[in-house]
Amino acid sequence: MRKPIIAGNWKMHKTMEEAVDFAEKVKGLVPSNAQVDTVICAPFLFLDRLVKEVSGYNVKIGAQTMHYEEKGAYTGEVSPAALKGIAVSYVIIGHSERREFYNETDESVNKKVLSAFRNGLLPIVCVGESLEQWENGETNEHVGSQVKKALQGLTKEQVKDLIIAYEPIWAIGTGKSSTAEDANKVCEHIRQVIENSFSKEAADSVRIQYGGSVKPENIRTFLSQPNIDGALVGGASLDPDSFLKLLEASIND
Ligand SMILES: O=C(CO)COP(=O)(O)O
Repeated sequence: MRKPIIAGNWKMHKTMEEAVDFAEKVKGLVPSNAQVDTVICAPFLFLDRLVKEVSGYNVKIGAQTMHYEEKGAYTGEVSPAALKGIAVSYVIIGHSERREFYNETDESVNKKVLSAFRNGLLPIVCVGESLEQWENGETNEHVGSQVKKALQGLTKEQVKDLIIAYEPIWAIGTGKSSTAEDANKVCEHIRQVIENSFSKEAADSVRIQYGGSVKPENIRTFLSQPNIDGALVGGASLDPDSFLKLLEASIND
């Protein structure tokens, strides 16, 4: 049985004050760690403060990207060592917005995934197809290729631990989510790709989230699917009440 994992991706939202206010409101009300893994992926600036704020509660903090080198002359970047140094637990890698606006490629995604493990961070690896690919029936081929390339060079044990987020690009921030059945089929395909590339055990253990217009009202339909183990949530993770509702729904599955 895979434990559900609900992660909020705040993207470029909130000020420090708003971030701390959110953490204060939410931390004491999240379900137990035996029931669900809870993650908040916030802008870099808030991470140190948030880690301290939620210490001792069932909330882990994640970054939204990172560089793959441990250090170096990369102006404006943040290293995995710096994230680990402030006790960040997770890092989103290869979000479609990073791929679209910041030239993230399958190659850089792979370097970052390997680097996350070298540095003791758990990657949430994002994959997903465009509307055009979806309409042309190319989803499985595209997503399968992204998964294979992202995970190249990992051990079976590492694959068991990581998180994959399947986010159809056309469903992100549009209010138009994939149907749970369609999303489940793609997640099943992802598991098959992992079984072929690694092992059946890795495919059975890896947790796959769905992302794209997930809301408290629809999250149960996704989580009730056999191959979907959680959600990566943008807009609906910003409000404390809404985030708590997502968590509650995940344990009532
Ligand atoms: O991109 C997403 C999470 O990473 C999804 O965003 P929305 O939940 O706002 O559609």
